[in-house]
Amino acid sequence: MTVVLKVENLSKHFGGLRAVNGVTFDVARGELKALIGPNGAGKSTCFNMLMGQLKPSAGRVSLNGEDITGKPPRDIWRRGVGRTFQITGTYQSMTVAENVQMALISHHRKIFAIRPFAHKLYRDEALALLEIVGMADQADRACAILAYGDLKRLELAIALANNPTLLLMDEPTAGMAPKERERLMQLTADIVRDRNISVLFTEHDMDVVFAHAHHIMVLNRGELIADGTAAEVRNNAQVQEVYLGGGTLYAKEDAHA
Ligand SMILES: Nc1ncnc2c1ncn2[C@@H]1O[C@H](COP(=O)(O)OP(=O)(O)OP(=O)(O)O)[C@@H](O)[C@H]1O
Repeated sequence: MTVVLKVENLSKHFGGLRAVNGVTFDVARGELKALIGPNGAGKSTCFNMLMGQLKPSAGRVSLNGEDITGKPPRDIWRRGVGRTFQITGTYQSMTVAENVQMALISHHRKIFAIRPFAHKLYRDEALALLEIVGMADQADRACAILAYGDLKRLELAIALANNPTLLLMDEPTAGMAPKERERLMQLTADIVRDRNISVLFTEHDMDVVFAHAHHIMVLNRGELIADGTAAEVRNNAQVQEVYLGGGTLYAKEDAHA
């Protein structure tokens, strides 16, 4: 197992509040790992530290063996960490392909070069990425008229334009209908497998988590209380207590038990 992301004793305190408290975990190459927990558990704070938006109070984050703790977001992004957000950040006035081309231009550091010709740059590469997410047939549509599920798939293509080794996805299926959720997560799982990248995602929909995550971590009040397979997490007494006051976390069979 090759460790891509190593998190050691990571903490973030806001005054007296321990939003994230001594969290330690790994993400391996080719792993699709979920970070779950009740509202306010510390998931976004954790993500924000991994991506450089927040400086940790203590602890260390390493990417492929290199210490990236407290580095600015751009440096972390340059090292191959991508992120998708709960709210999509596409340019509405551009077409689907142009949005991906802009991301490719930025990845190849040509952002200030020959701007008038930008619409021609990396068009084929953009179409190849859109093919992966099933959006090639919508390449020339304006983003403003896309359905929400299509926007999320476009966002995935934009994140892939940076050729990430690790992708952080913050509630990727929020606001989607169940069928669309399943489609997006299956697509994500296929990308993880085909490109051998790692994905760490937060998610409130337990169907999505238990059906697709290889491993699941549970945060509660800033502390990691479980890190294991779906079966291990489901049978963890502390997790059951947190989620359902002692009931069963998830009854259906899952894909990775
Ligand atoms: N900038 C901040 N200043 C003070 N407190 C904060 C700040 N950001 C987050 N918190 C607090 O830290 C705790 C963890 O919040 P966080 O947003 O990380 O949780 P979460 O697990 O992502 O929740 P949700 O599932 O609702 O998005 C909460 O009590 C929150 O109020």
